[in-house]
Amino acid sequence: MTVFRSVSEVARPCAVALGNFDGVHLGHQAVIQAVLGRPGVPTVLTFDPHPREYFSGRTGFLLAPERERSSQILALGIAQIVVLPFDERLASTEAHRFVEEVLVEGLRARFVSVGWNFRFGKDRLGNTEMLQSCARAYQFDIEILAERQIEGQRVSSSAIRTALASGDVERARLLLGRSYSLEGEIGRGDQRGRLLGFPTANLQVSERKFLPGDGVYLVRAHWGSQRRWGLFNLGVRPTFGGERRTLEVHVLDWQGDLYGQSMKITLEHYLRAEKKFASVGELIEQLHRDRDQAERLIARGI
Ligand SMILES: Cc1cc2nc3c(=O)[nH]c(=O)nc-3n(C[C@H](O)[C@H](O)[C@H](O)COP(=O)(O)O)c2cc1C
Ligand SMILES: Nc1ncnc2c1ncn2[C@@H]1O[C@H](COP(=O)(O)OP(=O)(O)O)[C@@H](O)[C@H]1O
Repeated sequence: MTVFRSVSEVARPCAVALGNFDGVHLGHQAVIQAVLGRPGVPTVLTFDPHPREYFSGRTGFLLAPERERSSQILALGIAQIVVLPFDERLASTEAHRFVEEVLVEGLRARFVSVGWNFRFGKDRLGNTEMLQSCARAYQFDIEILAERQIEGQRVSSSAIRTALASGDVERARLLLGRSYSLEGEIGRGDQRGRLLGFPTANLQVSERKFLPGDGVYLVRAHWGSQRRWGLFNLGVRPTFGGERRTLEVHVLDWQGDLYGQSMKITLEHYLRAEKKFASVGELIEQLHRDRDQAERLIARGI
């Protein structure tokens, strides 16, 4: 077991990266990797739900819901993750008590890394200066990672959301350090795709997950031991008067049954906006053009 819900069973002492780390983008990766090679078990201390979900009651903005975030963190070489339930008790814990009870007594932190703008504790009164004075008092080392910029823009979860909302998957990839991905089980749709000559697997993603802008994307689809190219349509299917947003993947050059499988797709290129066609025939013609364009992009390495 490497993901814990409390500090009671963790391996100690710890070298701790502390933060929300939504998306585990390049800035987060620097904070997390700062613990590697430090004294103590490499550990990430984080929260779920995201404090913003807790306080706003809103959902649907996470770049990586909990399971996805944990696997991205473990892939960086971290030994254990402590995911504290963010609830009323935690929200009302004073910053200095959080340091004492969680970092010092709970994790026996020998080293702590945080990002330059990290805030924590009741009313978000805990900040990096306060952590620095705690480090002196409790004798742990601390590293505060400076703001990361790429091409003059701050690397941040909100900058990534803005890029994805406009279909700019290249910019999102630059800030994330990997392609944006969506994952879920394949469910049943309206059984219409196969009649169009383009069967589509309907991906059911967490309602907490941030969705990029509607449109058609070139993706890599991963399921079981398969890795294939696909066309991904995200939208309401205006040609059929749809209102509910669906996520559909047509796997290129492949046939088989996907119902019930877990699939992950990574967004590689935005092809076009979703359109309302005057007839099903025109939609089918466009689907053929989409496939041709995808094949050209794949052939030239995108
Ligand atoms: C690559 C691709 C592009 C698509 N583009 C559009 C579009 O522009 N407008 C639209 O109304 N539907 C679009 N669709 C959605 C089709 O209408 C949808 O796949 C079809 O209704 C089948 O739905 P089903 O899987 O629920 O049977 C697209 C589907 C794919 C795979
Ligand atoms: N190349 C393919 N890409 C995606 N799904 C495919 C493909 N070939 C066969 N399938 C199967 O067909 C199903 C989709 O057919 P479709 O008529 O669009 O039905 P539904 O509306 O239930 O998604 C997929 O869930 C999968 O099991």
